[in-house]
This record gives sequence, C-alpha cells and structure tokens, in this order.
Amino acid sequence: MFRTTTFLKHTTHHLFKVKPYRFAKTASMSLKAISSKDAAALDKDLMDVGGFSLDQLMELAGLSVSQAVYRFHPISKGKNVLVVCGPGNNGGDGLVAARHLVHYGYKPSVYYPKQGKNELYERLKIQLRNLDVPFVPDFTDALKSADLVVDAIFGFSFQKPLREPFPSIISQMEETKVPVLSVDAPSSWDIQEGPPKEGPGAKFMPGALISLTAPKPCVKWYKGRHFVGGRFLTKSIADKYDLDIPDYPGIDQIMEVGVNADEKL
Ligand SMILES: NC(=O)C1=CN([C@@H]2O[C@H](COP(=O)(O)OP(=O)(O)OC[C@H]3O[C@@H](n4cnc5c(N)ncnc54)[C@H](O)[C@@H]3O)[C@@H](O)[C@H]2O)[C@@H](O)CC1
Ligand SMILES: [K+]
Repeated sequence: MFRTTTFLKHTTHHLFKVKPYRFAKTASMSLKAISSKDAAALDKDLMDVGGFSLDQLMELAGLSVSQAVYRFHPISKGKNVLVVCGPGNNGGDGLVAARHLVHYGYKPSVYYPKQGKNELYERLKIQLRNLDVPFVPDFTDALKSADLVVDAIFGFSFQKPLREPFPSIISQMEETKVPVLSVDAPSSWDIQEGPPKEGPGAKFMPGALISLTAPKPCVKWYKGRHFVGGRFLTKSIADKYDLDIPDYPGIDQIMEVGVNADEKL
C-alpha cells in the first residue's frame, strides 16, 4: 500500500485563527494514497455494501470541489469559473460543483465536449440549465474571460493516451496563466505514474488539486495547493483499504494538506 507523509503547507485563516491546535495535529497526520484499482473497488463497496447511491457520492464529491474552489479562489478574485467536464464521473463532479458555485455567487460556465449519456448526467444538466448556467461551445474562447478553470475532465479511470478532443484542451490548460484546480487528478496524468513524459500534459501543473476520498499515487509528482474531500468514508471501508479518514475541521467538506510524497511510492 502506498503511503505519503503529509504536512500543512498552506495554513488557512480558519485553521490558524479558529483552531490553532489543528496545525500541529494535521502536521503530524499522514494520509495514505489509493491506487486507481482500489479507488474503483472502494466506490463499488460504498454503493454495494455501504448503501450509497452514485448520486449521493457525486453530490458530496462535487460539494467538496465547490468548497475547494471557494478556498483556493474566493469570489473577490473573480467570479467567472470555467468548469471543463469529461465524459465520466469526474465530469459529473464538475457539474455538481458548478451548481453549488452558482449558489455561492460565482458565474460558472461549463465546457462539456463529450457528454456522458446516462440519466444522472442529464438531470445534472437540467439543474444547471434551470440556473441559467451556460454550456459553452468553444474552450479557447471561454478561457479568455475565465478567472479560474476547474479541470473535471478525467479522474481515476483515465487510461493514456489522450484521445480527441482533449489533447488541445490539456495543452491550453497547461499554458494558460488562468489558475486551474484539478479534480481528483491533473487530467492527462497517469494515476499511478504521474505526468506524461512528453506531449500535452507533460508540463501541466495545476495551482490546486482536490483528491477525493484519498490521494492517488500521482500526487508524488504534484506541487501546489492540495485539498482532500469527499466526506463519506466509513471506518470499516477505510480499514479494508488501509486508508486514513481525514481529520476534517468542523463542518468543512474539505481539508487542506501539503504532500511530501518522496518516499515509498
Ligand atoms: N469515491 C470517490 O472518490 C468518488 C469519485 N467520484 C469521481 O469519479 C471519478 C472516476 O469516475 P469514472 O470511473 O467515471 O472515470 P473518469 O471520470 O476518471 O473517466 C472515465 C471516462 O473518461 C474516458 N477516458 C478515459 N481515458 C481517456 C482518454 N485517454 N482519452 C479520452 N477519454 C478517456 C472514458 O471513456 C470514460 O468516459 C473519480 O476520479 C472522482 O472524480 C465521484 O463522482 C463519486 C465518488
Ligand atoms: K481531473
């Protein structure tokens, strides 16, 4: 099993002012990583054994993503959030996050070039249309007015190599000065082996990453603000996969961690 030692790299106002003890507590905590295979099995366990529906897990994951956006990029830094969604559940997390962002006062737009077909995604799209969230046809154009990009293209089921239309989108996310927050993994990175050696994604380093449930092994290559979210792990499932339940502060759905992953990965 993978183990990464974590330390609090970016303390937040909340952590310092309200709960100063948490710095030491979090600094000494370690979070284990979960492989893509185990992450998929854990998801299945949560549904088959744990009694969760996919909607619920996605709602909690997307809520966590929206809180990470709020922490990384408060509204005072700009409201235009471009959420880029892929065809699977990572994209679904992005759709849920976009809905919460509207209610926080952001103005999200969604770029969704390969749309998931099942009825869960259809319902999430209806929810966004009812809030007048635009589905934009052109990524390059949308990027020009974006204050933040949420990369919800691929998560733990990504298999290289990148297929169209994503290489050009990844290249643009790689080169843009607009800050990017990646959901679960920087899209285009191999979940086990990190960034591609060459081509689109080789230099992609988002400013923030939110790991869902637990970090994936590719965090070893990640440098930036790192959050963990997805507050639905039970003790029995955590024990089964040898994971730590993050020490989320109070009612927060996310916890900020720094990762020093240069050992044992
Ligand atoms: N327990 C958790 O942590 C939960 C995780 N969720 C999210 O679900 C994600 C995993 O979702 P999925 O298993 O649906 O998979 P992903 O969303 O990671 O990606 C799968 C989709 O991407 C496409 N794809 C894969 N490789 C590609 C390539 N090289 N080029 C083009 N397309 C490619 C596949 O055809 C498929 O449509 C997680 O990363 C997380 O974001 C939540 O929604 C639910 C709870
Ligand atoms: K992603």
